[in-house]
Amino acid sequence: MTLKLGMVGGGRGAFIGGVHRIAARLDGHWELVAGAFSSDPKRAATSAAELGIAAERSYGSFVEMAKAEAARPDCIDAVAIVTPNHLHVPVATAFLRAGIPVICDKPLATTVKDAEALVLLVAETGIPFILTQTYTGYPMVREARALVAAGRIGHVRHVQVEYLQDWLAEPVERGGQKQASWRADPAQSGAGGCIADIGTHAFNLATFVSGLVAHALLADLTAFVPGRALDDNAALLLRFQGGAKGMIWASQVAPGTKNGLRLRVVGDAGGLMWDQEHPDDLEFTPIGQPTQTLRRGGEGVVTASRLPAGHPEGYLEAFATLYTEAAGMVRRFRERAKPDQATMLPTVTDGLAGMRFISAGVRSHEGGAVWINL
Ligand SMILES: NC(=O)C1=CN([C@@H]2O[C@H](COP(=O)(O)OP(=O)(O)OC[C@H]3O[C@@H](n4cnc5c(N)ncnc54)[C@H](OP(=O)(O)O)[C@@H]3O)[C@@H](O)[C@H]2O)C=CC1
Ligand SMILES: O=C1CO[C@H](CO)[C@@H](O)[C@@H]1O
Repeated sequence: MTLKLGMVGGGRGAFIGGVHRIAARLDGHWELVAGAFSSDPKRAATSAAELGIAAERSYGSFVEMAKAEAARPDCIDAVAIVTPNHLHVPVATAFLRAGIPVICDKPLATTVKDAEALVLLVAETGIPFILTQTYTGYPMVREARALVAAGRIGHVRHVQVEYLQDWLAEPVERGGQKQASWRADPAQSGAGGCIADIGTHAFNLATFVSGLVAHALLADLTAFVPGRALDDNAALLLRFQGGAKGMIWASQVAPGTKNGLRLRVVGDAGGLMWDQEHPDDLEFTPIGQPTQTLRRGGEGVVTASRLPAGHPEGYLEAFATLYTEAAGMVRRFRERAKPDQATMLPTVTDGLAGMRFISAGVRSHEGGAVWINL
């Protein structure tokens, strides 16, 4: 049975809402049937009509939508939240209180306090909550995680993540660019700019692949574009439990880069390198041996994927994997079955870890780039 999806945000002119819709459809588990697609009820209705949503399930606000959907016999099975950051917690809270599972984009919140309250609410209600940390859905990211867990690179010594973009290299927010406008506004973005927008992906990837827990960080944040209220470049050092070290460089002012997310994990027996713009390949170098390029779907690779090797997969498929696994989680919830303990889906607690990362980064920077315990 297809599950019914609702969406908050993601209307006309939005970036990621459309990606969520494609990803949700890809494996046939979800059908979009309801939405509150804009802060403006008129724009919301126009977007709903364009998306083929029945007029009675096009809502002028998320509050109205949560209430009305919960009262329907054919209530949505989950809501996808694809609004600016400051709305994630209020929207998630409204739907969780209405008994509806949540698929929320990152970062989880704008403050640690709000994120903690949401973690409590998810625990109290027992309702599924999935955080779309997209990069955890890539097969070769999961392969890297499996190799580290199997000890193939030995004891991890260092984790390095570079996440570089150039779209904020100029003050485009002042020209009203939709995506930049709210990202440069602390009231909508939170206390972090680049560290929140893409730094949280880098941090999530570092911990997801290495399996390590970070216990302290030191951050040097910069707003290179004059007059910008939030950082657009973040340099961080990390210390992990067990002695491993880490570094993150996240920047949105790096000309020549688009979505340049690159990960290196080195251990005392070998190293790994993965690059988001070439996602089908994972470089694996056991010490003293030539580098092997492991290919998605290819020889020796254990992580499942959709297509045979050489038939490229990418961002949409990674996103779709999260939606497909979310469908499994929601179905088990509906059938009152035990949750799948082996799931790799990022949850509300990963979201809280991301918020603690942002908050510690901002405090470290404000204190003069000092070490802060996480
Ligand atoms: N996982 C990933 O890889 C990615 C995650 N993201 C995250 O997704 C979120 C959205 O980012 P992005 O798509 O770039 O942002 P956009 O600005 O492109 O889209 C935001 C959408 O939210 C709508 N919106 C704003 N307020 C409300 C409201 N009160 N009720 C309903 N809808 C509302 C906007 O409509 P209107 O303006 O008409 O009000 C717009 O449609 C962010 O949290 C971002 O961090 C983004 C990109 C990739
Ligand atoms: O993964 C991502 C790609 O870039 C976007 C814009 O900076 C981010 O918001 C997003 O999370």
